Amino acid sequence: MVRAYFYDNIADVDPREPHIKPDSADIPLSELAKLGVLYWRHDVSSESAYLPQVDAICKERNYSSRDVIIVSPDKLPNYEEKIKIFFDEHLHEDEEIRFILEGSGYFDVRNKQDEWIRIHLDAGDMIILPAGIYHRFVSDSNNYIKAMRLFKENPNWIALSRTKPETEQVPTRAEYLSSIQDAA
Ligand SMILES: CSCCC(=O)/C(O)=C/O
Ligand SMILES: [Fe+2]
Repeated sequence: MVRAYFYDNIADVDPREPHIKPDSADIPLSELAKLGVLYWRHDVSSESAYLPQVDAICKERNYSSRDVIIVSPDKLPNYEEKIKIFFDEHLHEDEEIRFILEGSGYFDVRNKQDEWIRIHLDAGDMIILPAGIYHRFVSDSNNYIKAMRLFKENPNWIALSRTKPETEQVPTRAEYLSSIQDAA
């Protein structure tokens, strides 16, 4: 079940640990929605339980293809290289949809104050990170997550690292900031 909270920013602790900021309340889904982060929960007990809902979301948002990724040391080719890319703070020019089929892990997103919000997802959770939001992904201490990824016909979801100054200049970033500006 999803849980969102402020990240404690303690650098010398493994990022796969929970990193819950002490004395801070959990963050409701309504606050995530103000950042453009959308969430659904589906029944993953069988394909027939969730596929109609996934199909409906694909139709509504023009997603034409999908695949499944397993992030675990023994299943993901080039594991070390990939997890570094996932955990490097980045944005995409398309939204990122992930539907967790098995296991669990953390998506961290930046809020308006540029603080990290950590979102813990497990099987049944589906999330959309809007185009232009800075984020990163890391497994939790179980080191296993299986997720469905949904794509538009010509997806543009190259990870643009925040460490590169030009990333801040992509039009998608300005569009994203403007889209969340009025959300109280
Ligand atoms: C559990 S999906 C792996 C992370 C990922 O696909 C991504 O793009 C993170 O930003
Ligand atoms: Fe990403």
